[in-house]
Amino acid sequence: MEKLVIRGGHRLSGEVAISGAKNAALPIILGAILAEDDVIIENVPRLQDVETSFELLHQLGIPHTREGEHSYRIRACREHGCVAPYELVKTMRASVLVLGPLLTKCGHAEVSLPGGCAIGARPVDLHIQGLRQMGATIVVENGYIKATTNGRLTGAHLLMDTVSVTGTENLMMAATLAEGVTVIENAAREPEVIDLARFLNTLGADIRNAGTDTIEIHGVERLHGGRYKVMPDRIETGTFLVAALATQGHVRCTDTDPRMLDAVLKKLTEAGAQIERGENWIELRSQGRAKAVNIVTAPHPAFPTDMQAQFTALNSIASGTGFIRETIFENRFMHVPELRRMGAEIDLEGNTAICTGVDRLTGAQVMCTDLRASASLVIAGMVAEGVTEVERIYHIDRGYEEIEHKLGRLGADIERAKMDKSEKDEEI
Ligand SMILES: CC(=O)N[C@H]1[C@@H](OP(=O)(O)OP(=O)(O)OC[C@H]2O[C@@H](n3ccc(=O)[nH]c3=O)[C@H](O)[C@@H]2O)O[C@H](CO)[C@@H](O)[C@@H]1O
Ligand SMILES: C=C(OP(=O)(O)O)C(=O)O
Repeated sequence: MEKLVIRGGHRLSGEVAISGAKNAALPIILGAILAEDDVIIENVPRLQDVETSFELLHQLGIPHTREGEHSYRIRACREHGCVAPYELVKTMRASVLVLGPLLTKCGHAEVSLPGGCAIGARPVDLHIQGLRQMGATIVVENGYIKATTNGRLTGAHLLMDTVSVTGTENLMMAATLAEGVTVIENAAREPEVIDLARFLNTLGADIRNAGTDTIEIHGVERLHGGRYKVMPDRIETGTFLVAALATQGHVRCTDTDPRMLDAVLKKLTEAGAQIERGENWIELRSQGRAKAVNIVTAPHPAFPTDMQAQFTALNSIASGTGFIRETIFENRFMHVPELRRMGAEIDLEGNTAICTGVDRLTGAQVMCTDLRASASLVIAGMVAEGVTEVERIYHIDRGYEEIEHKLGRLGADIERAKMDKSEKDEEI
């Protein structure tokens, strides 16, 4: 077990290169199942979830080789396994994204139900409902989704009750090899959905209007190989920008795309930051202590839930009072008790956190509960007086590439350390 040890009080300053997006890389890697020839994927972030995705492909009998620091060749093949086991799916919810590709390509798939997780129940009923409408027979038994189809799936008109990112992605992938046209209405408009559609179209799929709420997929008979570069990570970008503002610093994020971050940049400006942007960079200059802002999370293009925890940390040390309303996940305030341990004044009322900014936070031992909660604790630790020890950082390693090195190069005093024996014993 490892922890991050942070000595707070340093302003972040300098330039940081943004990695490829986790939430685009995962569906793209798993979507490579659909291809019948080799696929080369570039700008893949070095993350635990990426390792898990490749391990999942490996277990299915689909090998890969690393071609460079961030690029991989997936040796896709016609014949392979179609079971995604619990041991892997339980560690990464995105594993459910093998369901659509396996079913449409092989006519059969068995995928462990991902189960609940810290931020909410996160059911996959919409994925299952959509595949059934496309002609699949699906039973859920022994903890697995067992899906079969008699011949090809057939195109259908799918109306999603709720906007779901991976639901849209799973159904979009299933529809690429279905017979006829599939229309997904009330589809997710997240940039990662567009990136997946672009990737699949590079392999010969015919997906239209991704990025709008009505996606049209014209089924084709097969997908060939190809080469694709994953989009930059907008959430990693946003996290570094919040960290820069919280520490009253001056940071330029390069290798990113400001067009995907409108809602976040708007709130950073409202919080008092001066923002400049270019084609593929964003620079944030703090103008002093941040002002607390009000935030309501909602599907893209509104404010992303994956940036909520970081803004909760920012509001904690800002001037004034701001509320954070979480409308996507029912249990995404696990960082609040930990921030309180550092001196934050946050009241929770249902799905709303009301933050009254304090003059100073103090270092403490805190515990990560999920990926973005971890990021908020790291930000708070960099602002706090004294030493903060962030435990259970396996959560942060799921989604941030070399976070301590990137922050260290910007001037943070942060290091990864092994937990000692007595600390290990306390782990639940
Ligand atoms: C790997 C990946 O891309 N993860 C992202 C994805 O997660 P993920 O795709 O799992 O999140 P969804 O967009 O599906 O979830 C949105 C809401 O829909 C509900 N729901 C979803 C599916 C379903 O079948 N039934 C149902 O009720 C969920 O419980 C949640 O309340 O989008 C989330 C919302 O932007 C982000 O926080 C995650 O980082
Ligand atoms: C919730 C997230 O990821 P996942 O859907 O993989 O759990 C996230 O990236 O913040």
